[in-house]
Amino acid sequence: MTDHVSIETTNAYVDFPIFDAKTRSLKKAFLGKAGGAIGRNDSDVVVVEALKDITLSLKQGDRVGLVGHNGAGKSTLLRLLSGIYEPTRGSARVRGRVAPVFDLGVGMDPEISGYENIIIRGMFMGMTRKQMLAKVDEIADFTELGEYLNMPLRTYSTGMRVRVALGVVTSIDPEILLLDEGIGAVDADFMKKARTRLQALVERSGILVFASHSNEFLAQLCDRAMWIDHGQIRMSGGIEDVVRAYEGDEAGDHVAHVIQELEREKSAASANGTA
Ligand SMILES: Nc1ncnc2c1ncn2[C@@H]1O[C@H](COP(=O)(O)OP(=O)(O)OP(=O)(O)O)[C@@H](O)[C@H]1O
Repeated sequence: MTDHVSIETTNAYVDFPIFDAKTRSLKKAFLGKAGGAIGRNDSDVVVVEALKDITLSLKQGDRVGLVGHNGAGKSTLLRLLSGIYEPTRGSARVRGRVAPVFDLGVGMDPEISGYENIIIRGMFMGMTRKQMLAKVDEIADFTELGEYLNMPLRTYSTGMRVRVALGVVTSIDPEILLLDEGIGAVDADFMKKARTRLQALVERSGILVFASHSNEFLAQLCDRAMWIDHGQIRMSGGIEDVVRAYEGDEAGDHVAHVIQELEREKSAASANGTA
């Protein structure tokens, strides 16, 4: 069971020390629109304050979308929640098997075949070789890459690689799914198919945290949102409210419309007995 799954952070900070920064131009800390604040730590080293004072608590069933400007700290937060980054100060405690889905290319080897990469990538995400062997045919079907799967990965286009990675990612059973949207490289037809699979993956997982610039995608996969601004949680709440505050009424109305449509589809599906 997944009842033990949880994420807690308390006053967590993540700083990146930049030892080769041009210090003369950095006398004063500044806050542009994009990016975390630049300051200095106790040893007078220039640091990017990517996350500041993050306190959050997530439990089984939570589906949280992260919104915010470029460099606001969304990816850093996902890495903190996955245990890839330790907090510089404060604490982060994660209970459950984490599947980080950030860089779809990580864990792939260009010199081995698509088939072999499917196995390796799955093992990288915490599956056993045996579990992956049982899934490989179904994943191969999903990618629609046919004979190419016997060829080394270096012969694939970017979109073809993304197909392999998405096939693997959507076949696993994670307790905590941390998803960074970086999956724009596939064609529209394939994306439609991938979204359906991603939705099923999200339904199987215990906790989802999803960073995305697509409000439609957020509304589809999440039921609440956090606005990350200059490394801090500026607002947390329903997706419509958070998007409205972050992007304005037009975007808020659009999200409301998308949610309504999704609910209509869901109730139509259950009336037909297909849900
Ligand atoms: N490895 C690193 N070294 C130094 N600074 C970093 C590093 N990674 C991120 N940062 C800085 O931390 C801040 C937060 O970056 P992050 O990638 O988390 O933002 P983001 O919200 O995911 O942005 P985007 O929407 O553009 O992907 C930025 O100011 C960025 O410059």
